[in-house]
Amino acid sequence: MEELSAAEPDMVDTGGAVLAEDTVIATRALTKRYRGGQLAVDGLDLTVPAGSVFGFLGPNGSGKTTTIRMLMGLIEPTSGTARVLGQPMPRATRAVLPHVGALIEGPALYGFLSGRDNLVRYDAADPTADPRTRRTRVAAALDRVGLTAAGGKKAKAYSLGMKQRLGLAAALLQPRRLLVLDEPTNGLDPQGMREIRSLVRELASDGTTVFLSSHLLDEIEQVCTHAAVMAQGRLITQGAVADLAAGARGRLVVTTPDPGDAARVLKEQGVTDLVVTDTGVTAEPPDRELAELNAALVEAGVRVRGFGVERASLEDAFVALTGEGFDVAG
Ligand SMILES: Nc1ncnc2c1ncn2[C@@H]1O[C@H](COP(=O)(O)OP(=O)(O)OP(=O)(O)O)[C@@H](O)[C@H]1O
Repeated sequence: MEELSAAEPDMVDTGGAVLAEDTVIATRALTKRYRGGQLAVDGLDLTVPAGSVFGFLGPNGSGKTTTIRMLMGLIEPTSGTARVLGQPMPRATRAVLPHVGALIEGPALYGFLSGRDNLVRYDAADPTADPRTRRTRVAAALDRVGLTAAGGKKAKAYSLGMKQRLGLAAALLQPRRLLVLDEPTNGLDPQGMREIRSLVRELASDGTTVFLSSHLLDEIEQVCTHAAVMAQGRLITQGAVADLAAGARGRLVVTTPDPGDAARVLKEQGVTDLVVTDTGVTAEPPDRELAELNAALVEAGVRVRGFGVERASLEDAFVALTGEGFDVAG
């Protein structure tokens, strides 16, 4: 970390902006335009608090991987700045990366080597790793990701989930202040997803900041304390997951065996954004007494089995902010 100035004991100077010491990633107007002209990341201001499990959420192509590559010093931004662990990237890449465990685009593994020997190779490639304690480190990393029993198996015999866990073990050979995981559950079956998610929670519980990208809203809601939402290279919103969801209004949900009639009555009552489902109707909650609406439905002969406003989800927040559905295809 940089020297702290005496005047601002909790702050480091970020060149214009003042950055709290407990911010692990901070970008200012970070922008990447690829050579072909594609504007992949557009003026991104990202703030990742220390100790958070930070979800970087966006549909495919929204600029997540490009941002991560800039944060890791793998590519140069076109303009703007990125600081990781208080240091400018890519300038301080060599000083910063030893404190960062990264799993980007799947781990590179030797299929013919055992999981354990793959980790030995990773560890041996780290000039700061003491060879005398290598076996202990590798065993601890395998243990951490639940691969001790499978450690002697060839990596090519591993399931995709096991390969991801082995990649995480490689990222955990050294103590890290930050873990960066690009779509860590991509391609995994539900069981594999559950394993990786619970592992992420566990890793975060000892205070490591985890920055993970995902195109899955429910994943972010299940795992993350904070999130940033990207669309088409731009930041839509960021903050604590609970606050983001609270910022969006929930949905009016009417459960009824007469959804068509219910929709008609609600429309007559001025309710908007009606969606007819198998079990009833959902809509934008109107700014008026809900009991009156319920009464209007009952008076019209609609058999109302349930009536209320459901808590907003992160998905509602996304839809409210972008005016678009969240496309999870791909
Ligand atoms: N090397 C490259 N050269 C030119 N354009 C690129 C390059 N890499 C990505 N892009 C484009 O930049 C945009 C953002 O891509 P990026 O991979 O950062 O998005 P993403 O949110 O990570 O999506 P995905 O989950 O599909 O990787 C896309 O339109 C993509 O086609």
